[in-house]
Amino acid sequence: MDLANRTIDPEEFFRQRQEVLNQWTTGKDVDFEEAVAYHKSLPQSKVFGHKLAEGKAKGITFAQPRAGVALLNEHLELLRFLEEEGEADFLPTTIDSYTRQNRYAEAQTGIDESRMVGRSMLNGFPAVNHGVAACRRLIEHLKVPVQVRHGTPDARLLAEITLAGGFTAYEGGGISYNIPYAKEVSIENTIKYWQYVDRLVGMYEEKGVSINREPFGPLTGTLVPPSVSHGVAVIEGILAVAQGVRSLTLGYGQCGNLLQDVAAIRTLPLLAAEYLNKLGYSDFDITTVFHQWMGGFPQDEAKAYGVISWGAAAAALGKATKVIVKSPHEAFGIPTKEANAAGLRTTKQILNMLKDQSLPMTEDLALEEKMIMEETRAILDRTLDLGEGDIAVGTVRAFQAGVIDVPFAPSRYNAGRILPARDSQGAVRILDFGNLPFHEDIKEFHRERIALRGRDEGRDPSFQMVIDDIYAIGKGMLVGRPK
Ligand SMILES: CCC[C@H]1O[C@@H](n2cnc3c(N)ncnc32)[C@H](O)[C@@H]1O
Repeated sequence: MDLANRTIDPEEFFRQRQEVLNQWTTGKDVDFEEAVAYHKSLPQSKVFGHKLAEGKAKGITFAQPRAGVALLNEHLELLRFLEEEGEADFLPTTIDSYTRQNRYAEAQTGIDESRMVGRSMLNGFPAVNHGVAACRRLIEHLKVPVQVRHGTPDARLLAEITLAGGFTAYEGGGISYNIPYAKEVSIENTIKYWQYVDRLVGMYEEKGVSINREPFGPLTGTLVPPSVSHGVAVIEGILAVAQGVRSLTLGYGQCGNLLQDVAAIRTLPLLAAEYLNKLGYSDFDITTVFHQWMGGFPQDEAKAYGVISWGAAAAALGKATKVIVKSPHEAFGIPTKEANAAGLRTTKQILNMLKDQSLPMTEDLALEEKMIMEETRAILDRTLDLGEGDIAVGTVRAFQAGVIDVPFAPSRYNAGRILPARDSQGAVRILDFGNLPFHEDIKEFHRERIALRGRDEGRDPSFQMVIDDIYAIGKGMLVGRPK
């Protein structure tokens, strides 16, 4: 395995770069030095990492939607609406599925069809096809910083074009945009693709240009135990900082039990700093992002606003730097701009009402934090052992061994042996541990709480609980109680 967690050799990087920039015609418009100068012409107010650092210092939780449509003018109109009517603190550009699969010819067809029929025929903005100048038009006509949000295993060309185009933040990672998004792409390959992306960001940073990087925290977004998503987030953070990334936002997808979610948001930056320092890194700034519930949503819009509000409340009480906002159309698909803006305003109302409040440290909260710290350390330590100290090699081997195992992931590189289920308070526990490297007393903690739920419900813990939990929120509950 010629994989290693070390800065990519410049010769290798530039060899790859020639290949990457030739993957689509718009690659020829990328000129790194010119792009650096363009970034330096942007006001600080448009620099994502700068605003995040300010928010972290003030203890503010910012709100950011997802949004993307096929054509440039309509996408700009959408983002301006979310900025004005939605009061978005940060803006996205959600990229379409063809681009995510490097299928630029089909993205082009989608653009042509959208022009013909007068509405978006793509589920996002095809930034590679639109190119550098089009990206810059977006950045120049928006007030707040803009981030590229997608789900791309090989995101090298998309990074080259959007970063040259003035975007100052880029989501994703070699694990988090593989395991939940691909079936057949090896983890070794996607870690290498994302080492390229992070090296490119490192090159911008070395020129004094801040580009924020945000691994995709929620993974499959369905009952992912905090220690599993934290393990992946910390690993991607280490891989990014190793290539020169400095502005790092680590994420977590809401599970639904308040104490567990607050504990998750509070422990994530601590674990990241602990392992980054342990591995000898010091030049980084960590912020956090909390994703409102990523699983099935109620169709009823009033209930959907309830789920959105609960996610906003957990983000505020956990003091996350940023919360990613859902809309009341979540159960149906891509929201209208009005619904997207409404989800934002609901979130902002909760954030404003809770910004001067905090959750007291209680025994239960401390226990949740302790469990997440111990479990995540167990995963990370075993991963480092498997890699004989190299976190990249260790990650590939950890997935092979099921030491890192993400529930409900499509990737054939994921063992898929663990089974999560909620306990009676709705916290996500583990029913089947697969090969997670947890010692007995951690396993006992999970078994006990699931057994208590079984007693409350008069049924033995089983896979049925998992199924009931997957549908619960869509049916207006949190815990999937039997009929
Ligand atoms: C992590 C991806 C799933 C979430 O991402 C939203 N999503 C996807 N594509 C778009 C888009 N083009 N505009 C607004 N939201 C979008 C989905 O609704 C879901 O919540």
